[in-house]
Amino acid sequence: MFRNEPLLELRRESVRREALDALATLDAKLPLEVPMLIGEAVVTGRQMASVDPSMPTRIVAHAHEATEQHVKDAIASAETGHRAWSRKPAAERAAALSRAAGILRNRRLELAALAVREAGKPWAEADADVCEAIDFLEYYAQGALALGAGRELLQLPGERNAMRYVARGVTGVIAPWNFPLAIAAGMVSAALATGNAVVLKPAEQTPACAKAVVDALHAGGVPLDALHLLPGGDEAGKALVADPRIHTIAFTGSCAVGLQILERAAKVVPGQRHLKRVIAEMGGKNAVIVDSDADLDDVVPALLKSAFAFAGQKCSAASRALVHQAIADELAERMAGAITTLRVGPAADFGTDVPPVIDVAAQQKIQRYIDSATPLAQATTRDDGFYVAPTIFAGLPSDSRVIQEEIFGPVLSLETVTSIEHACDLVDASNFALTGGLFSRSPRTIEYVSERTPVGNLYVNREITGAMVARQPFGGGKLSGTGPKAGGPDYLLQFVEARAVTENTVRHGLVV
Ligand SMILES: NC(=O)c1ccc[n+]([C@@H]2O[C@H](COP(=O)([O-])OP(=O)(O)OC[C@H]3O[C@@H](n4cnc5c(N)ncnc54)[C@H](O)[C@@H]3O)[C@@H](O)[C@H]2O)c1
Ligand SMILES: N[C@@H](CCC=O)C(=O)O
Repeated sequence: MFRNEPLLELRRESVRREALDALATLDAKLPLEVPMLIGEAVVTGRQMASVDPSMPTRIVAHAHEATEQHVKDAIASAETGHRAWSRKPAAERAAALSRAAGILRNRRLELAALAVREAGKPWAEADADVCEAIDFLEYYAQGALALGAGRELLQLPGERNAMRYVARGVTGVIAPWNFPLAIAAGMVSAALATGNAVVLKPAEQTPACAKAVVDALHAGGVPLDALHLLPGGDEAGKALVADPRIHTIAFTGSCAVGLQILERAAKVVPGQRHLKRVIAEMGGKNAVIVDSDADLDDVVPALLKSAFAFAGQKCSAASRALVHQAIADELAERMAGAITTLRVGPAADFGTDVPPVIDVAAQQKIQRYIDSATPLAQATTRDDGFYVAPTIFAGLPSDSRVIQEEIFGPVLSLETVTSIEHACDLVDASNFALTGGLFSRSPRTIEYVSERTPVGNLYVNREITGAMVARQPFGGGKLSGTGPKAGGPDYLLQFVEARAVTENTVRHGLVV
């Protein structure tokens, strides 16, 4: 039976010591070198550096950047690899994924340290990233076994019906930097579990984390020609999407890029004899509705965590609070006080509440949003990394860019609503439908909001981030994505073709 990987108890002194030892061991090896993996390690003259957002002078890795030709080479190798990998029994593929999960488990502090350095994730977030990567590997391994056995169909006398699921073909995986281990591991392992060969293009900010995942899968028994790694940016991403030999594209990232991919992948080019399937998990603009009867002692910490943990760099993060007018002033006052207690600091410090954002481009973009209006309150920030001051706005017009666009930083807007219906109308008006929250003690309100809100993941009386594999299948609708629900029972269906085989079992008038 599937169980989530338990998180580390980071309050214990001994665990902290081990974590810092792992970080020191990693630091002694920096900068790492990340080659392309196309059946073998391939290096080029073109390199990209990933840096520590908490100390940008620290280079974490030099990655060898893929050109269009490398993308072509990797897909050619994957086509060969696909033939053998797709024919392996589901149990053999599942065993390889499970062994890879074991490798990640054995290396979990080392991997968490890498996410601390390369993605600027505080320890608890980095550890959760490793655990989620392990969960995806184990969960999809088990799911692929079940899928390999087919599904129940109606059987009538004289007819035998079977439903089989077969791998689609080479899968291009394009991953973001914010869950550099888990999301890459999730998309890659789902494709592999169902028999597809994979070409992974990780985010340019976190190639070393991606390589750690790929190394574990290779060491677990995934053949080199069934899984390829192509560090690179949008040039490699575009080439991967456009190639006629790609059957499935699993993308997680921004809405703007996801829409481009959906459009490009829809074009059938000469020589292409299949339709590409795009799995796109994109951004959010997530609102927490706070009813007049909500317990503000619960609301304040949950909002702080949902909006400011990992500097708001989660697609699930809260960026709007829609607060009933009866308690709007009181909540604004409490949030304005609470935000000043947040400690902005380096990801590796155990006391850090809000780390830096990923890079200078993100820092500048978020700052432009902050500068566009007058904050209600801000936390103190610092300037020795890519830091942004956690910021709360209140009373902005609901059509303002701060309210409508995904900022992907530590920014929360409080909006006053006259009723729960009004709050739901505002949620409906958003282009996004990823996560949402509700604080209420009224069963009728909980039922009403659950029924009315279009989001993919609604959380009641708790924080709105941290979906767990197998417990909160994750992903949304509208412009937040195609809704495959990562970590849920239906996700693997995206990576297979379904075939129904019907046999007539009547011979000479007799049922055989
Ligand atoms: N819905 C989800 O599950 C989920 C999870 C994590 C992140 N996100 C979203 O991801 C975004 C943050 O991640 P990001 O900054 O890495 O996103 P991004 O869209 O900038 O990049 C994602 C990936 O796409 C690649 N890419 C960029 N341009 C491309 C193109 N034209 N063609 C093909 N590939 C291209 C990038 O190199 C990267 O690997 C946020 O919008 C966040 O909400 C969504
Ligand atoms: N699955 C993660 C969010 C992934 C996007 O960034 C969560 O539920 O917090």
